[in-house]
Amino acid sequence: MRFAKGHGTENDFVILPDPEGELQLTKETVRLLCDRRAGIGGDGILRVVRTRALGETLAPAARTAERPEWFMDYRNSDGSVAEMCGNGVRVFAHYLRHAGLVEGDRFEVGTRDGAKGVVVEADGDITVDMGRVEMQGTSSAKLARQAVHGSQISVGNPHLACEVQGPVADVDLSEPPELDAEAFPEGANVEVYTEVAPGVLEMRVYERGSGETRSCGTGIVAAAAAAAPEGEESTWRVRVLGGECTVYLDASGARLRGPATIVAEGGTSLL
Ligand SMILES: N[C@@H](CCC[C@H](N)C(=O)O)C(=O)O
Repeated sequence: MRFAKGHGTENDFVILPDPEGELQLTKETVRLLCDRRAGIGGDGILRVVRTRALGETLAPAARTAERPEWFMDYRNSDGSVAEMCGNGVRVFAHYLRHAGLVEGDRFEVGTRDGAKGVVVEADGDITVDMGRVEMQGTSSAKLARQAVHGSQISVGNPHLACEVQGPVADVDLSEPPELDAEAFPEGANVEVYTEVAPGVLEMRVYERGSGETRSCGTGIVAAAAAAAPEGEESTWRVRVLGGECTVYLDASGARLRGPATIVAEGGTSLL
């Protein structure tokens, strides 16, 4: 089975080209592929499948009238399914062009959270129209050594974005956050951020289904939305362990701009 490996600000993915939807991807297989010692290694999997090959197995939200040709079937490294992955869409879009599966620098990618428009910028960065960001009030969580409070936000997938005092490097993210199960029945990704200059955030993230990662695109959008004054257009640079992305917020939602890289291609006997 052929695969590629890519990352967006070091949020890394195993990419599996499966145009006709023939692959039976079990939780165990996903875990093995993402294992950094016994497998290829990654924070998640991006299965590249033709939308028409998925038929009615798609979540209703992904069954848009105008279906994009390609669907990003995203899985976390623990084998769970997530609605959206912001860095994943950029890497997926880059892969489609790299593999000659799309032409042009504007197209759409299907996700469980619906179709996402992408633009390939002149410098190779990719901008994703992330759509609506839903502010859902506030909630709290317990990290290994501290209680945090923040904004409950949906970017297609669930987030708790918490502003912290002091450097984010000091926050202990070694254990899964304890969340309010009523607020987050499906779990959540937890971001800690601090504004280090006007319009500039530093952020770390503990991802649902993957643990601490070096970047999370939907988390970057959630942190920017939490930091932004409500109802105003704003632009945010968000620094994460693996690099930096830019978020543009306006009344229609959020756009996320950042890099995407393919680092390897090969064959695996794990499938
Ligand atoms: N890394 C992703 C988010 C992946 C899904 C997330 N772990 C979840 O379960 O919701 C991103 O770049 O957005």
